[in-house]
Amino acid sequence: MRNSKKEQIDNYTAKYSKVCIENGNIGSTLFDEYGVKRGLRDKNGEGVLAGLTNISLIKSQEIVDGKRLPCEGRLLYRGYDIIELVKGFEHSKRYGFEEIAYLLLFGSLPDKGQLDEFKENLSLMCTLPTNFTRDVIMKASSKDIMNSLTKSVLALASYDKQASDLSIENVLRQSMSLISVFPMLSVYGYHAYNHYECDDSFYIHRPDANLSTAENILRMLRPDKKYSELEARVLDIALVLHMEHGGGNNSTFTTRVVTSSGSDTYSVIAAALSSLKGPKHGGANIKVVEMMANIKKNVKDLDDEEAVKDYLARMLNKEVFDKSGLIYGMGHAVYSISDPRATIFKNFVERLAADKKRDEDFKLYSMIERLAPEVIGEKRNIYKGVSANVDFYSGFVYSMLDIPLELYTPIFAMARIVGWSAHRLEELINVDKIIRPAYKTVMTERTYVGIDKR
Ligand SMILES: CC(=O)SCCNC(=O)CCNC(=O)[C@H](O)C(C)(C)COP(=O)(O)OP(=O)(O)OC[C@H]1O[C@@H](n2cnc3c(N)ncnc32)[C@H](O)[C@@H]1OP(=O)(O)O
Ligand SMILES: O=C([O-])CC(=O)C(=O)O
Repeated sequence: MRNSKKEQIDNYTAKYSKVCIENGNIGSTLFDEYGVKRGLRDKNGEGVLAGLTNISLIKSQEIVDGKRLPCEGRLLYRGYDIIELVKGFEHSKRYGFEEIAYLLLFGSLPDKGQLDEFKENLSLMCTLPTNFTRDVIMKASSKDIMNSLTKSVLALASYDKQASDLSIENVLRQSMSLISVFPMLSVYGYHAYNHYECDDSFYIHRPDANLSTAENILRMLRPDKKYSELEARVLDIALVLHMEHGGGNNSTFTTRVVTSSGSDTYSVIAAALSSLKGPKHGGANIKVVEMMANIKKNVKDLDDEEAVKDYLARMLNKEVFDKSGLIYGMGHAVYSISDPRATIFKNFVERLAADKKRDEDFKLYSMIERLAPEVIGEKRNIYKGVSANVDFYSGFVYSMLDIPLELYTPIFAMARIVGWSAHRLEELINVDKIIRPAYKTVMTERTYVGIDKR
């Protein structure tokens, strides 16, 4: 675009953004007056009840002596505590992603035969249409791999003759197929970006049907296809921890909402991806790592707790870093005292950091984890407590696995697609009603005025 054109458009949008804000503003007292729960949540984190689910349970409060009190967070998949599930496959040195995907999709833990059959079918589906990599993934490559992934998912619909068939059998086939190809779509999307935008070599490694999802991600990513067992196991646990989080989280609720309109699997999952990439949701894992780099660059003495605290306070005042006023990786819509996934992660992170000689970084993460809730507590209205969430340590883990920043949120998506699929199936099986909440109208009616009289 010529400079003068760009300037004209910039001036117009600068001027009219002020008009949007002025005319779009709804007095903040009205929300309380009409009892509108912002974010569809009470101040204690309890959500407005929007549905029923049998897929997972998130616990952040308990009743003690008749009083509802915040408690350590718990997460159960299909009735099993996430801590027990991780221990179960970790102790017997199995990869967990496929087993837990079976649990979430079908509602019970698989026996060995069922697991093998499930894995075999996922492998059969781990293939892209002819020339898809060339015709879709490599075209208009972008640093934003979430957008690239969304584009690929929507494009896959044109190769599926039954794209809009909503039978459970067909939706299950589409869901398993997307679970299977998400790593390929994301990693190849990254390679295309790395080649065309960063001038690096381009290579495509095919997944190996005998390997787990975590191993295949690393195999496809690395030029020499090599990875250590520790690396693959840590990534596998990260995937399991990100797979599912109830019906109300932003991307799963999006899945439910779009499913309820009768839309097809590809469109529903594209919408869920668009939600997940937001920095207040799954996109936080990229932001955490950028934020930590920013702190390291700008705080001279990282052993000086007061200086770190002061910088965090400036972040909350929108003076530094991305000026959003957020400390990323902290806080959660539901959890208060702790997010169990952050706690599990921390144990692995400490070991991995020692192994990768990143103890100094680990020290800084631990310090921020301790200081940030204090600083947020001083500057914001805290009703239920703020603590580190799942994404506080995940980006740090991926950086220690030499996974490029651009793939952090797509890795979240490779895991959460399982939860979205389970919720889409649950919505289709149980609810045949379009989701349509109400918005209280606060406008006043006006008399139309012709253009020459305005
Ligand atoms: C996988 C996931 O999606 S996990 C979440 C990942 N997101 C992040 O890490 C981004 C940073 N965190 C946040 O933005 C928020 O904590 C959210 C969006 C996750 C939850 O926000 P809320 O539901 O508003 O949480 P909560 O009700 O506990 O917040 C209480 C107050 O603390 C503020 N707060 C909460 N977390 C943060 C934070 N990390 N940084 C700054 N302020 C925060 C809220 O804005 C709110 O302030 P206000 O009422 O004065 O406006
Ligand atoms: O539940 C939420 O609001 C956010 C989410 O998806 C998660 O924590 O995994």
